[in-house]
Amino acid sequence: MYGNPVGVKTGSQVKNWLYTAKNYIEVTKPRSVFLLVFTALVGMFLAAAEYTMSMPVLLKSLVAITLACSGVNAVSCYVDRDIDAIMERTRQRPIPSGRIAPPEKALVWGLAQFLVASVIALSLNFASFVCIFLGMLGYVGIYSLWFKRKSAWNIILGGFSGGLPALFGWTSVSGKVELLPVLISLLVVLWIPNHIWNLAIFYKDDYRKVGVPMLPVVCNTKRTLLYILFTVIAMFALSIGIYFAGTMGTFYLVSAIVCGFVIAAGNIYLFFAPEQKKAWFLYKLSSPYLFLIFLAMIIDHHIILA
Ligand code: HEM
Ligand SMILES: CC(C)=CCC/C(C)=C/CC/C(C)=C/COP(=O)(O)OP(=O)(O)O
Repeated sequence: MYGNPVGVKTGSQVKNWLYTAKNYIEVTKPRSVFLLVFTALVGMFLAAAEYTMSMPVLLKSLVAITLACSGVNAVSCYVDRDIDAIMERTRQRPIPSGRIAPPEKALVWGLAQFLVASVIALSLNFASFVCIFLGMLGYVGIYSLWFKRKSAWNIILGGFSGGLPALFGWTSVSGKVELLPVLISLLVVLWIPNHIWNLAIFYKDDYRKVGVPMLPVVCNTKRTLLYILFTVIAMFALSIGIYFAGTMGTFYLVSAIVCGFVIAAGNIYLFFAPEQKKAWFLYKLSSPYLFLIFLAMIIDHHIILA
């Protein structure tokens, strides 16, 4: 009569449960999922300006892309568990720190999410299913398992998966692939080198220690910064090209010019005055850039042009 009634959790059980939940969320790399899902949401809203988007489609698409991205991230944490245990930046992650043990639990967790995402995507339309499937193939298959430990061009080859959530957003509403979503997906692909190579300049020694040939490990910082600059200029040009491709208005154009100018100026400055700390700052600036330019697309389409 005085014991703990069946089904009623004690304080420490609740604490344990929250701790486990926190670890299983952490292994999905939530910050990257947030940005990826946001690009998908923008894809959906851009398509909604031309096609009908019902509330069930919006909700199903959001659930599918969130589960797909978090699932593939958990699988990648499983694949990379050996090097994550050695790198300073990653050794506290749930698998290497032993908070998820055995590591296969993270693999099952990731695959289960991906499976549910695939079923939901298939119920939307075939093109959306293909986007999610290619996302897994590109990130885990081509990037993590194949090229990450072999080639300095790993992120270019694997990076295409980073653009797929935006394309998924569009296809989930329209059912087909068209020029505008392909261009905004390419914008994400061209953004990746400035996101990751600047970070890799900062963590060069970490990557070298585990034999991952990120570009700054295999060639000098100046040359890496030159390649980053090329991709940033291409990304800037593409962001303007998206305006000329047709449906964006002046608000988008001005935002693309201002944001593009800031990120290009930062990378030009870094090229002429290379320093690891500044590269870290530009890595940190990369996510707000992508967020703001995608936000400008929605504002342009649904608030200003509406
Ligand atoms: C091949 C492609 C990519 C690679 C190699 C890559 C790599 C990384 C790495 C190493 C980190 C640091 C993680 C940490 O905190 O330990 C990171 C953080 C992050 N990534 Fe990526 N990433 C890629 C693509 C993307 C894409 C496509 C997005 C979203 C559109 C994205 C969004 C983020 C965000 C939001 C963070 C956290 C940023 C912060 O802490 O300020 N990444 N990424
Ligand atoms: C449609 C679909 C499912 C697309 C997948 C998109 C996706 C999840 C891209 C992930 C990009 C990413 C965060 C890479 C981390 O690289 P890393 O493994 O080198 O990072 P790390 O060193 O921090 O582990």
